[in-house]
Amino acid sequence: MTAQLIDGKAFAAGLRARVAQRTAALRDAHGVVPGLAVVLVGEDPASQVYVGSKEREARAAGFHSVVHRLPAGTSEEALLDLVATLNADPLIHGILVQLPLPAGIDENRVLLAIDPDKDVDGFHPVNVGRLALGQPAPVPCTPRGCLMLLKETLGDLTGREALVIGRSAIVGKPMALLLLAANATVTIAHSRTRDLAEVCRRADIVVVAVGRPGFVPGAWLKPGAVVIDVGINRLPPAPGEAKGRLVGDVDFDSAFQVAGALTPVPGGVGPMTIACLLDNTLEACLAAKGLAGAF
Ligand SMILES: NC(=O)C1=CN([C@@H]2O[C@H](COP(=O)(O)OP(=O)(O)OC[C@H]3O[C@@H](n4cnc5c(N)ncnc54)[C@H](OP(=O)(O)O)[C@@H]3O)[C@@H](O)[C@H]2O)C=CC1
Ligand SMILES: Nc1nc(=O)c2c([nH]1)NC[C@@H]1CN(c3ccc(C(=O)N[C@@H](CCC(=O)O)C(=O)O)cc3)C=[N+]21
Repeated sequence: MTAQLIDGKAFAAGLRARVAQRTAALRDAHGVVPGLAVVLVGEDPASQVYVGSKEREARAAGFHSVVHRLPAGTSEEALLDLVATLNADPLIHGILVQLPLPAGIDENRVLLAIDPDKDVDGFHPVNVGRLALGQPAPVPCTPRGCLMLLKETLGDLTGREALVIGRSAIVGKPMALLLLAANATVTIAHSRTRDLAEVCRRADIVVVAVGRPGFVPGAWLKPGAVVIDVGINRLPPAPGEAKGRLVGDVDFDSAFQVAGALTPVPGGVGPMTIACLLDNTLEACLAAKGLAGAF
């Protein structure tokens, strides 16, 4: 038996279609259009790709979408000024500052400057705190997308042994909090974890966010485990290729033989991240207009 493929691309398309429908209903009833501003500092080629697809999909959902591309040498003050302008802009309901920022810009200071009500990434410390306390908050897009795929695949997660590999503020930590809130029994592994293969063997659910191509082999997995591969790694181009292939943090071929279900890369978590960003932006817009729950 090989693994079921978890089709994040199809699930994300459905989520985007629902956002587009709700957006059209909101516009028709109230003349309100959700506005998303994405800020990209520097020319990181991978970030350019994500920003391009965010803008395209926001427009396709019927949003007002603006991208601010700033040169790599932009000062922290100039970036903070732009954030302040976006905070004050009544047509903008969601602000996303693409990470990582160039060296020399204090990421924490920038995240702290974003109005928590417009923080559609869920990275502002106030929203991180709300998530940790179990209070309503915008949930970081990537872990939120992973949780949706897990619930779609497994239904109720109560009592399941879940392992999150990686403890970053944008993926690993919020992922663990969401799994905990869903009543899973959660382990967080990182670069200092001893005998990761042994820890992995116990898990019914494995979410991998490490940033190393093919890091988790099938041999580490419990047979039947549900595996969510967050990694986005570009391999060096093979001879004759213009650019290298995208691969995840899971060794797909060996994991496919052992796992019960598995997300592919591309076409797994990545599209869910963008769909959740649109949903978070629509929710932020509804909340700003006092219409939460109405659409
Ligand atoms: N699909 C999507 O939408 C998204 C994909 N990504 C991708 O997900 C991956 C992870 O991203 P991100 O969380 O930002 O990465 P970070 O580099 O911030 O974090 C990586 C984590 O992996 C851990 N780690 C590194 N080496 C090992 C090891 N040998 N054994 C166990 N743990 C290890 C680190 O541990 P320690 O803390 O001890 O250093 C750290 O906690 C990347 O490939 C990124 O491109 C990211 C965001 C969105
Ligand atoms: N403030 C901030 N918020 C983020 O959410 C954020 C960020 N910074 N910095 C970078 C990471 C990475 N990220 C991805 C989004 C979509 C895909 C995606 O759509 N991937 C496609 C393939 C895309 C391709 O072909 O290159 C897929 O996996 O199928 C991937 C990665 C969001 N991030």
